[in-house]
Amino acid sequence: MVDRRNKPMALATTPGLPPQPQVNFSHANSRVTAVLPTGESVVILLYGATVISWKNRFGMEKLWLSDAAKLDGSKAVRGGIPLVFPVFGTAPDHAPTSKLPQHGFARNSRWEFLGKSSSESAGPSDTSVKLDFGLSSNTLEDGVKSQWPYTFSIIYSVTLTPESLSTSIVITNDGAEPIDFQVLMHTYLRVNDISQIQVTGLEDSEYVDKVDAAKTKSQSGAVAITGETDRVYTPAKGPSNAVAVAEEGETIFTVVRDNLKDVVVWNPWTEKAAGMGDFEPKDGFKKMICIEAGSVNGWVSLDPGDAFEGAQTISD
Ligand SMILES: O=P(O)(O)OC[C@H]1O[C@@H](O)[C@H](O)[C@@H](O)[C@@H]1O
Repeated sequence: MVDRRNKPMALATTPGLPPQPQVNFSHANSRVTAVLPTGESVVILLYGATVISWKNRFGMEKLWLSDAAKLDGSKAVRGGIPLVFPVFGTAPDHAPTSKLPQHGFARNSRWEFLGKSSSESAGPSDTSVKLDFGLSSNTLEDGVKSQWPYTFSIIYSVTLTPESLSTSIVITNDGAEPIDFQVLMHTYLRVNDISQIQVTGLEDSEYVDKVDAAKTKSQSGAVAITGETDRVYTPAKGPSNAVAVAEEGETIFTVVRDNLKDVVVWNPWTEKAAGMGDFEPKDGFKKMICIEAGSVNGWVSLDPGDAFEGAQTISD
């Protein structure tokens, strides 16, 4: 059954009582946590600036996080929203990124927390919070700098509203030579039963099928997951700019992209999940689907002084 308790309601206010509390916020133990007055919450690890939890006001988790995910900075987090930058997968033939590990270094680097800002337009019932994180060539570990010696700065913002979670990135080339990169928000969405999932919004796209010799194929109709799935929809196109995930016919997530042309759809299924030491429980693939917004086919080339901006907004 789809849990239908996921739609926001107006915050109850009682005349005569003190004003509703503001955003409840903590920055400790290498993580940042924010809870809205309406009850929605988000948790971000400084390691990778990885969003590891997004809950609705009833405490229902919206993201999938492996029970064996490493949250101590020893390995990229298996679940939540790891950030892929500056390479998607590996690119042995692309000299500037050829030395980097799978999915680059952003998800393995410690980010700086830059601060928070909250806003409300119609009172506490629509308070939102934006949390900003920074990574730059100045703060990168030396080992990484030697693998990717560019001068850059990134601001990554996580915005929680009662209705949505947005992640947005601004990448600036602060150096004197062009920078080529790929970027991806590797979002693990939590579902109840993968066999009941349909993904729409990709109907007009071609995709690279990574589990079938990287053949280019055309999508027809909705995407259903019936086995290992690893597809790069590029450019991702559909009737609207939204990718919708429906379970038993009811939309449970909508992902809207801004300046992120590609969408990766990934589910490891039985064997791949069995082979990942940090994927638990092993049948957890039935409870997740990755819908990853990014720019990963080809390279974004950023001239000195230029900045790239991209974002996704996930609504439930
Ligand atoms: O195991 P990792 O490095 O987190 O990658 C997980 C998956 O990430 C997806 O984005 C890729 O398309 C897959 O090919 C890959 O297996």
